[in-house]
Amino acid sequence: MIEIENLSKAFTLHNQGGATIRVMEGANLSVQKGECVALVGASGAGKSTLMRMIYGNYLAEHGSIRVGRTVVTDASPRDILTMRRDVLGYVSQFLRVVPRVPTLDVVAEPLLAVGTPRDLARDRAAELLERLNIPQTLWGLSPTTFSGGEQQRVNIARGFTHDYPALLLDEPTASLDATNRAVVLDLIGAAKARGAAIVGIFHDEAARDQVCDREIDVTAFTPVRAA
Ligand SMILES: Nc1ncnc2c1ncn2[C@@H]1O[C@H](COP(=O)(O)OP(=O)(O)OP(=O)(O)O)[C@@H](O)[C@H]1O
Repeated sequence: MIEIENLSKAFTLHNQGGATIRVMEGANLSVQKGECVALVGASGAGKSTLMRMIYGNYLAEHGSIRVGRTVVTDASPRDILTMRRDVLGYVSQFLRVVPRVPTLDVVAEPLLAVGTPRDLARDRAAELLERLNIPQTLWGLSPTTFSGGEQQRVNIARGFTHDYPALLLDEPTASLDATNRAVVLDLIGAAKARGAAIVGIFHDEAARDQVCDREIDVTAFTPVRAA
């Protein structure tokens, strides 16, 4: 479902004399349907960079990334948006929303985007918010003023409303209490069971062991730096 071949990446810092930082070379990764792969490796090894490249946020220097039928490394911006709507969900660590949109609509939005009738989308959103213990009194409010943990749970609910065939998860259990952490691990397990291909960063080792089938150490793709 997700195929990465011989991927490399360098950042050019235009505002710092055009310095170039090589962060990845010869990265390969294949994630099948129903499989969860954890990206591991030291801080700065390139885990987030790889996730952002899969999502089409960062351009590749060489190599290819395919998600379903989309060749991300060759896709037009329009094709990337279609992929993000239909195929690839991304639960980032931080919630970014349009101000003043009520939480229930924030969570229902990915389903509305794929043509789900409003009532059904809102029912599914409500079900997830309830499972993630967001009090019903908050559903009509914008999540911008919510606590860090509440915002993270809204983000997770939003990432799991539509049954994306593939998912990127960036620290999905980071600031959660034990009860909500267990709910999130159940959601991940259920997504795998319905065939989602998942790539995640989990500093929570126990969570990683519970839901991930294997680990990929991205340090193996870090270019050897000249001394
Ligand atoms: N937008 C950017 N511009 C320049 N350099 C960047 C950019 N994003 C990441 N880097 C560099 O790429 C390298 C990899 O960073 P990345 O955030 O992918 O690491 P990570 O493995 O996710 O680290 P952590 O576990 O600390 O989050 C770092 O050296 C970082 O400085």
